[in-house]
Amino acid sequence: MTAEEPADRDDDSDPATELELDAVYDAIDAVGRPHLTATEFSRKTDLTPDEARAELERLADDGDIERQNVSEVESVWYPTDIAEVTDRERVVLFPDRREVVVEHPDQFTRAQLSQFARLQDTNRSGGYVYELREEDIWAAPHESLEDLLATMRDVLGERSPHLEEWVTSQWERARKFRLKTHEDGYVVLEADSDDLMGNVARPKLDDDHLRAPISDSESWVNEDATAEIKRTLYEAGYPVRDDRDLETGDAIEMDLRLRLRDYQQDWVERFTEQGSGVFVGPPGSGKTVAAMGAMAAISGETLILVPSRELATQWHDELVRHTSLTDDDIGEYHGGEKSIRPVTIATYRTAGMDRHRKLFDQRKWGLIVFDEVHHVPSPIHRRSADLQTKHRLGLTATPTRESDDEEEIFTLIGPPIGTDWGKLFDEGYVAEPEVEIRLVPWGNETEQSEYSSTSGHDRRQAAASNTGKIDEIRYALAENPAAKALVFIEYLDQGEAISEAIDAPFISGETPHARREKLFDEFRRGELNTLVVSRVGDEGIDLPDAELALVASGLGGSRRQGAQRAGRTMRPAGDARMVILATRGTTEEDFVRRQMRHLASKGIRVTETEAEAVEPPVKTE
Ligand SMILES: Nc1ncnc2c1ncn2[C@@H]1O[C@H](COP(=O)(O)OP(=O)(O)OP(=O)(O)O)[C@@H](O)[C@H]1O
Repeated sequence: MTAEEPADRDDDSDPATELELDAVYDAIDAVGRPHLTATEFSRKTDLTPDEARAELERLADDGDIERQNVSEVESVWYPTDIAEVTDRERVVLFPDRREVVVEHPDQFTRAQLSQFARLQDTNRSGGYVYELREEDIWAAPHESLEDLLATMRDVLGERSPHLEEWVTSQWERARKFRLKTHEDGYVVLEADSDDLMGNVARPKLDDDHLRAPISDSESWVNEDATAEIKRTLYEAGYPVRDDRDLETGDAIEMDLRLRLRDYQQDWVERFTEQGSGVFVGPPGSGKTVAAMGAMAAISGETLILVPSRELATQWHDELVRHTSLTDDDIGEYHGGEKSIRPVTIATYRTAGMDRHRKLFDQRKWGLIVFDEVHHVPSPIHRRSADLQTKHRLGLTATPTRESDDEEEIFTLIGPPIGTDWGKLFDEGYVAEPEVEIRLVPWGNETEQSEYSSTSGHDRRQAAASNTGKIDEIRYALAENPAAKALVFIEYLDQGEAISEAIDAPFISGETPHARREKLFDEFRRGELNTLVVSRVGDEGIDLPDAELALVASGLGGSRRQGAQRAGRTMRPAGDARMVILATRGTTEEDFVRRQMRHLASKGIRVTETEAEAVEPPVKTE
């Protein structure tokens, strides 16, 4: 050993030279400030102060950290990318509990996680707790197990053989049974093994479902019972693949006038391969256009089911705009108009009525599109059982439901296709909304004491209708003077009060249809900048360019309504923002927070602030 070599230690390195930038980050976390001194660094590590200083200097030479001389005595050091210190992402996996806890996840990580795990909770330090359930693996939108495992390893940053084994078994479980068409035309249920057919399928299904065995692992099934067979086996933990030859209906000529984006093309290919499925993507990500691509690929007569009449008209216009179909090819079937053409758009409500059965029987539909698939009401679910022989395509931005209808969607329509939200955001197809929860004080003491003295619905209404929100709305509008803004409300009195206070028209369920359309048109054209909209006015209406959504009350009873409202501001138009007002210290505050957790699980950034409107700002020109 020569004099220049480091002192002898029991390993072959000097810890000071082995220390990586990570140690600095850890020390900084421990110190609790985004910078540290060499003395602090040495205290948090086992380095001497001199070694600590030398290490910091070396890292500074490499450009990883920077020095600032704040006093004569000691410099402070901070990482070049200071943001990483405050928001450093950490992913911790608990394989036995099948849980992942992520501190400060970035949007991409959240989007990746949402493909195979479900957000269960958030903790106070900004951490997100994800859970992996069987259904999440069954429904993962990946094409192969390898793809799914690759995404998981990418997010988790490590391999867990234990977890991967479980994921593999769940993935395989979802591929144990399939329905197929026999060459003689009848439908067959095929199991992966004799054992599964003998011990799972046959005991659970009766003569109405299974006609006769063909072999130990195959049964001839009653075609009218396929939906029920799928549901029964799903509930038993075996989702069934549906690989039957599906009807394509009478042919239609239809070309697309625009080019599908790569991811849309991929969705369409996966759909035509599977024959059924649900496009899952954030609002504005081009699901409607991709569905038109699927229609062109199937080229069969198509029935499109939508939740509202407005949406039917929008579909009609979009089909004429983006495809070679003309008005003569397209029928609308709902409360206002009843014509059945090669492509027909009907509302769920009308289609669900028994007296409108002809809608299903009059033509040979090859494809049924279920728009906003989470809206499918039960009469349609029942009828969907009859539609099992056709291609089925669902569209949704919000696959998660409060109830077990999630299973119905999976079994009656098909498995989800494509949800890499992070990629869509990154590629700029969907602008990330900033969702902000603003906590608003009471407008006056009378309201507050009214809140305290009531209970149940009245209490909820008192918090929702807090007049303190009116000032906050004025403030938010003045903050964004050029933005096209929608103010959402739940209660008519509140809507009227806000409408008067900010001098903007109010659209409610009582507004005649023609006036609604007129106001929405003016808003679209930019002749009107602000609208107050009640829950009824909100459903299914396309308001493409809203840049600011102010939710004064009424996020509705379910998470998907929260997500849909947020969706209104998520158009590719650009900087979109959603501000949710909640009365501070009330149940509304907790409620809103819980609902926004769902959005957060979808990879959307949600922040919380205190109300700004102490004094409404002076509006400048
Ligand atoms: N391939 C494409 N080329 C050009 N424009 C497109 C394409 N796909 C979608 N768009 C445009 O992007 C916007 C949103 O698309 P689309 O309405 O299909 O989204 P969506 O996901 O169905 O939205 P929502 O969930 O709100 O119904 C529309 O203005 C549409 O014309």
